[in-house]
Amino acid sequence: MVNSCTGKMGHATAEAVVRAGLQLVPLSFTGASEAVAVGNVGVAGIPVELIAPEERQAAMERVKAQYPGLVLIDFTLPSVVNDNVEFYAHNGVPFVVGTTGGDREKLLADAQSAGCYAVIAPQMGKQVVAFQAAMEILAQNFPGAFSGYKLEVTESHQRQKADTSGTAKAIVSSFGKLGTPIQEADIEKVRDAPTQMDRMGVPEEHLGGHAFHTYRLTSPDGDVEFVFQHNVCGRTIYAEGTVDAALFLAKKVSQKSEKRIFDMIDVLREGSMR
Ligand SMILES: NC(=O)C1=CN([C@@H]2O[C@H](COP(=O)(O)OP(=O)(O)OC[C@H]3O[C@@H](n4cnc5c(N)ncnc54)[C@H](OP(=O)(O)O)[C@@H]3O)[C@@H](O)[C@H]2O)C=CC1
Ligand SMILES: O=C(O)C1=N[C@H](C(=O)O)C[C@H](O)C1
Repeated sequence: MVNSCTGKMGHATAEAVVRAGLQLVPLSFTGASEAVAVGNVGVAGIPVELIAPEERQAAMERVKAQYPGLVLIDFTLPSVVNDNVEFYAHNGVPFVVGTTGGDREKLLADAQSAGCYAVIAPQMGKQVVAFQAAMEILAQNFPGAFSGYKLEVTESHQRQKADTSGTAKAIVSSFGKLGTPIQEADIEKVRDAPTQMDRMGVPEEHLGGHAFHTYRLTSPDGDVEFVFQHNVCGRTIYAEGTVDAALFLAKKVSQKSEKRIFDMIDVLREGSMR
């Protein structure tokens, strides 16, 4: 079940669920505005009923009864992700959260204290997850290797993205261990089209859906520079990775795994990404 199929990521993920030959639950929680305005949304020809927040408990009971192998997927908004996770946890359902932002500590604590199975990660794209893992391995093995260097981070996303990239925040945390700590506020957020096209090289057709990240490390004397970059156009890479996460989680539930909370590095490590 994908919440919310009205959003850009939710819709792309629901399509990937269908492409993978899985059963898409034809219901989707959404924000009040969409549910009032539209009764359903089409996903690969399947009409998916939109459920407003005040209807979601009744709908959840229906879904739990009808779909025993249920895995929920959340791509909503930073402003509602904590409330959604509390709700999933309260209902004891396994869930994948790709939504960024919100209070991450609380989100994790709520999932943990309810004993839920969950995959929670700001980045679902296999190769970007591998890069994220590589930076963390570097940090664990060579702490302080870049001490004294200056770190500059720039991320560009579609204009509507309100929060700072969750991926950039995760990778900045590894850079901190490598000796170049910076704050979230130091991450440059680019959201305007001229800068995105002229400076970042975002193709015009992807202004509405892209994620370009650059991490630049410069030595104190300016003689040495490292630049790491991952530039993604569109949403397929995340949608496919999310399906991998849902399948991984279903397996963990059926195995009655003792470990219940996972991130995408766990999914990648187990060889569960196609
Ligand atoms: N982990 C990853 O790999 C990736 C994560 N993301 C993250 O996913 C999130 C969504 O991004 P995107 O799809 O671009 O955003 P959109 O704005 O396109 O979609 C957000 C959706 O959430 C819906 N919504 C709002 N309130 C609720 C609610 N209470 N319950 C259920 N649904 C609700 C909105 O519906 P309405 O219009 O009615 O308000 C809207 O359809 C962001 O946090 C983004 O950073 C994005 C890409 C990859
Ligand atoms: O909102 C997006 O689009 C994305 N959000 C995630 C993030 O904040 O890191 C992943 C990717 O950057 C796309």
